[in-house]
Amino acid sequence: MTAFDNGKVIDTSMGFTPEAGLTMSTRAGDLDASLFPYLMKKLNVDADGLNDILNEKSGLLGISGVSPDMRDVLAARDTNPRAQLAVDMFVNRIVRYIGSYAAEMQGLDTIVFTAGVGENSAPIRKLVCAKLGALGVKLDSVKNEVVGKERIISQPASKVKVMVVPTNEELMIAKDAFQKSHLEKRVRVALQA
Ligand SMILES: Nc1ncnc2c1ncn2[C@@H]1O[C@H](COP(=O)(O)OP(=O)(O)O)[C@@H](O)[C@H]1O
Ligand SMILES: CC(=O)OP(=O)(O)O
Ligand SMILES: [Mg+2]
Repeated sequence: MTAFDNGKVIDTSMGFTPEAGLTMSTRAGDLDASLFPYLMKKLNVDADGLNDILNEKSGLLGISGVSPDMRDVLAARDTNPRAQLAVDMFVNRIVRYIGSYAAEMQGLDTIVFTAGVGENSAPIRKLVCAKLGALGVKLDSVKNEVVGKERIISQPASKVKVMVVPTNEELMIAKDAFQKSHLEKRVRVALQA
């Protein structure tokens, strides 16, 4: 999750690696650092083994035991308490980050849902927004049914605007890498020549 103030990034839930912050498909998200030596001893794994568990086998997959895909976890939750727990933990972590960023920025204008789950999962957006009433969030449940299209999904009376904005991470990464590699300049010079 990223906090923006006047178009400038002021905080992000990721850290040294994407393992920090939110619960992901196979990543645990924030953990008590004392868990690392405890797990290494308990599971008899070395640093690489632990890294593999925390990045590849945790998160939605590890908690639910069902799948790393939110669609499968949501479908399983009625009959599988671990799938329900995975959804609850996923939502709880998002709500906690939104709350802390709202405090850090002394207010909140807009919440943007994006990427795989944010763009596509109306049930997750509904569960998150249902916990944000105290911040002045009022979701429009009909508008929330949108999938993968840019749209405002809050009610007009909502103090905080809620939006879905599709992203294209791969294109953004390619553009940034292109710019930073000075290739862009070289291509321009070549075109002028
Ligand atoms: N309709 C949907 N409902 C819920 N989750 C979805 C839906 N479509 C995609 N996803 C989730 O989005 C994930 C992929 O999102 P993405 O942002 O590309 O994730 P990653 O960064 O892990 O590659 C899928 O694994 C799936 O869990
Ligand atoms: C942070 C992130 O989206 O990582 P990945 O695409 O590897 O899951
Ligand atoms: Mg990703």
